[in-house]
Amino acid sequence: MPVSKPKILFFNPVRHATPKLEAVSRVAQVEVVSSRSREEFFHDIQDKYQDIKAIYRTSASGAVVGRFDEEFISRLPPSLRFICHNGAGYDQIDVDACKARNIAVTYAPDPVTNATADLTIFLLLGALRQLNAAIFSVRRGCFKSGLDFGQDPQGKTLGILGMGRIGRAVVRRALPFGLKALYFNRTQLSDEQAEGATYVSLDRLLAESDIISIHVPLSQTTRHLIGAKEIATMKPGVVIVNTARGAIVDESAMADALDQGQIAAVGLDVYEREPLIDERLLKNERALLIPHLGTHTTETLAQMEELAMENARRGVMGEELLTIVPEMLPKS
Ligand SMILES: O=CC(=O)O
Repeated sequence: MPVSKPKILFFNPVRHATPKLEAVSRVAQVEVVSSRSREEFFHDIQDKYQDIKAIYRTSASGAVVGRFDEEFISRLPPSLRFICHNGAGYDQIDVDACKARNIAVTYAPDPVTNATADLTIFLLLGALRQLNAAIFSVRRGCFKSGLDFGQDPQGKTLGILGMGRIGRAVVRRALPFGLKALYFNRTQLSDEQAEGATYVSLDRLLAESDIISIHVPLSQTTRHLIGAKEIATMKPGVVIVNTARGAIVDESAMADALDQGQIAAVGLDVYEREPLIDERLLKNERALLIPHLGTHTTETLAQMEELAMENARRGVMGEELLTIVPEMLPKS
């Protein structure tokens, strides 16, 4: 009897790395989730998906089934051994619940770095130059009449909150614009890794930065790391850029401070309750807002898809996983 191929369940279709999908399909049985709700998925998992070995998911998977929380993980079949996330931020997955069920979780950190850092610089310069108001003005037929003046980056202090791959890539891009960089991170980095940025306490970073750019992952510890109290300690006229996760900042407190002028401008790619955005941010022309586009390029998405699929392929073939999430790595 022919041995059946191991099953990989795709929560989202692969749109870019199709040659890789074809290669994976040769060694695994590949199926895309058709359930349209969490309840329907819980039903389908007992029936048509009952023997899946790996899940491939993206940040869009939550739109149908919600978070991969403890309840969700507990409903997955015993055959399930791998959850392969296509993205750097895996806050939608309860890693502890996966650990308890002996399910390995992988993520895709490296492919997202350049695209996210590029977009951070776009938002940083755009917010400094008040480009949102300018874009609206030109379309309203007012050209530049009545527009506020922007600010130059030269000589300003950029505070990087979180110096992982993306934070460091932002520093590399920011220094040629004449910005001075400070950073706060759980641990101080070597000079080489710090890329020319100076390590400071969180309090100092908040008090001394003209621009604050957020690059920490979302976790219990970082949720609302920046709230009204922290904003009050920032320089009046500070600019905030966020391409990490919306919930790291208390969005309502940020909207208040923007309306009151304590914050001069924000450049945001991420929001606390995506796709919802605080009304006050939507109305404020000093808010340069884009819809979670950090990695939204053909090349980057293809690389993310490839890495997530390669992890799934390796998992089901019994090979070593490439990028297991740090919490699951053996402690050194
Ligand atoms: O938001 C994008 C990612 O986490 O990769």
